[in-house]
Amino acid sequence: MNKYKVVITGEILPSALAAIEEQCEVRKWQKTTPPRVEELAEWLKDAEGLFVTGKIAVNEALLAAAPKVRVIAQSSVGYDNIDIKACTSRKIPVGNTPGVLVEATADLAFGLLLTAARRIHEGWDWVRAGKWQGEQLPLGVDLYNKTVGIVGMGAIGSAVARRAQASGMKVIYNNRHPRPDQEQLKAEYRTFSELLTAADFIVVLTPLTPESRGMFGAKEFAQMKPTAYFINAARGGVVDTQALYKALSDKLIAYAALDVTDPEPLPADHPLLKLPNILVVPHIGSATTETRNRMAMLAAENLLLGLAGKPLVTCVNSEVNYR
Ligand SMILES: NC(=O)C1=CN([C@@H]2O[C@H](COP(=O)(O)OP(=O)(O)OC[C@H]3O[C@@H](n4cnc5c(N)ncnc54)[C@H](OP(=O)(O)O)[C@@H]3O)[C@@H](O)[C@H]2O)C=CC1
Ligand SMILES: O=CC(=O)O
Repeated sequence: MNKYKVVITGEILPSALAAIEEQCEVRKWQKTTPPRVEELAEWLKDAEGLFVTGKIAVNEALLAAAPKVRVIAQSSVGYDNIDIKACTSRKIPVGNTPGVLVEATADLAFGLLLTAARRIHEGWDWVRAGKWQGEQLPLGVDLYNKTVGIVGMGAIGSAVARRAQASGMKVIYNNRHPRPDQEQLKAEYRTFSELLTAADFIVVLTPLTPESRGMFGAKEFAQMKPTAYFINAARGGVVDTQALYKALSDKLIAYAALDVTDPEPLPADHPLLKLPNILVVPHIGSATTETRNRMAMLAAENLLLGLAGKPLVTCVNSEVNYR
């Protein structure tokens, strides 16, 4: 049997790689830094399928170098790194991994909120520094009876809402449109501006789009309560990093907890990391063994279906999900 030619440009779990290798001849980028198009040009020339991660830009230049590609599979739900219009115009279906990472990412987003509010990470640093006896760790704040404002009340946002409600919090949210099931969610819709002024905790879970890019800037931080906690588990690009730095250093808001940053990764000497009122983790929203396995297997399934000319299980550009 002739094997499909596939290029893999990022990390992939062994289980998914094995499933792909049964049917495909695989060329895998081994370096930890993402490749440039020129570096891959020779491989892309013959590739029929592409398995990518969010770290690589799938743009006109890359697609032009890969004229035989007929499916792109990515092991993440967000696909802001991919020029979907360019893929659609070439009739290339793009697979992502919605659903399977919802609970893990919600755990991490709510975990950031709780850790920041209760200073858990600072307490651990304190203990390790031998300060337990002597100095007083700054007090945290309650979650109970506080209001959490979720910007991007989709699959993950709703899962965060459930966790917040279990902690006795009131939930308000903003989407571009109110949800028809908001009564069931026990969450009240607010305009973006109303949410910014009313929330004690703001959790961001929107996709990164031209509309949401930079939606949290100086004006938005100025509208928040000086006691507000800002949690971003969406994409770094929804926030103006300079404005966040200023809001935290000028104490316009109390605290930030970030799973995602712009730039990403943040250089170790970045000014944001020198602030006392911030917690940053390295984009680990979906990083559990079970979840990453489900994501990798779904992405592998999408890749193999696309290569066989069948519709993908989860496809971003459904208008070309046929053959
Ligand atoms: N940190 C991590 O590791 C992870 C991060 N993510 C990020 O989380 C995002 C959300 O994932 P998921 O919940 O599965 O996606 P969903 O599509 O289920 O939810 C996204 C929500 O955002 C809302 N939304 C879209 N644009 C805007 C906007 N401009 N302003 C306000 N709300 C908006 C949508 O509602 P409406 O259309 O009505 O506006 C929708 O309810 C992903 O796109 C990804 O970027 C996801 C997984 C892991
Ligand atoms: O950031 C992760 C994703 O799945 O999107």
